[in-house]
Amino acid sequence: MEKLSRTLRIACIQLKVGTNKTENVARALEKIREAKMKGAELVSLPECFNSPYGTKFFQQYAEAVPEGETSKFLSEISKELGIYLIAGSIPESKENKLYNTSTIWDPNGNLIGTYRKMHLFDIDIPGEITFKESDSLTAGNSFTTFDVKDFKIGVGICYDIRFEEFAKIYRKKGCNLLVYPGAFNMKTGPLHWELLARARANDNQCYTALISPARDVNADYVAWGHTMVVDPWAKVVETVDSEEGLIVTDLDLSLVDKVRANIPVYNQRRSEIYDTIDKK
Ligand SMILES: O=C(O)CCC(=O)C(=O)O
Repeated sequence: MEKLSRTLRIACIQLKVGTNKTENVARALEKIREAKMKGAELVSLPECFNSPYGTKFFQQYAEAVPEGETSKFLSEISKELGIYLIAGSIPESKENKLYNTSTIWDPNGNLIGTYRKMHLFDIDIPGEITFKESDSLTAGNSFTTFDVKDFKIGVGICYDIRFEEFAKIYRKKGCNLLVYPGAFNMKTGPLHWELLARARANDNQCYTALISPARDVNADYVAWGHTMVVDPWAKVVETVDSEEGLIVTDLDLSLVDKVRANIPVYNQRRSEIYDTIDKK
C-alpha cells in the first residue's frame, strides 16, 4: 500500500492539432481514453491543444474557464475515466484579457487548479522566427501545484521552462514532478528542448515531463514534437519523434529520494551568498 502511493503511471499525449476546434477536442478525448486503457493515472495534453498555436488564433479560439465547452468535456472525461488530467493549455478569455491557461481536473471531474503561463514567449531571431505572445496574451502571476498520491506536481507552460528560478520555486514547494505542456519550434527545439528538460530535472532532482503537439509542417507554427519524460538523474526515460504519439510510463519516488540523497546539492546551496550578490 505504502509503495503504491509512491509510484504513478503518467501518460503524455503528443496530439495532432489542426484548425477545427471540435475535431481537436474529440481527438484529445479519444487519446485520453487510449491512455486510460494503458493504465494511466495522470494524463497530460500539450500546449494549445484545442487551437492552432499562434497569436492570430488566440482570440478566435478562446473560451471562459470553466464555463466554456472545452472545460465541460475535460471535466466529463476525467470523471468518466477516474483520472487526473493536466489539460495542456487553451487560450482563455477572462474580463477582456486572454491567457494561455492550463486546467487541472481530478477523478471526480472537479477543476482543482488553473495555471496561466507566467513568461510570455516573445522571440525575435531575424529571418528565422519572430513570435510575440505578449501582443495578444496577458501573463499569469501564480504558481500551481497539486497532489496525486505522494507526488507533488508543479505546472509550467513551454517558455516557462527556460526560467530556472521558476522551477526552483516548485522544488521549494516540495514538488517531485514538473509538467510543462509546450510547443517548441524547428529553430529552438533541436538544441534546447531536451537540454532544458534534462536541465530542470537535474537542477531540481525531480521527474520532468514535456508534452508537445505533433508536428504539422503545413501549420503557421511548426512544432518540434519530441514529447518526453526525464527522470531525476536527467535521463530521458521515454520520448517520441515528431508524429502523433503517446508515452505511458511509471514514475517511482524512490528514485527521487535516491538522487537527492546521493548528490545533496539542494542542501549545499549557499543561498546566503547568492542572495546578497543577486540583490546588488
Ligand atoms: O522557448 C522556446 O524556444 C519556445 C517557447 C514556446 O514556443 C512557447 O512558449 O510557446
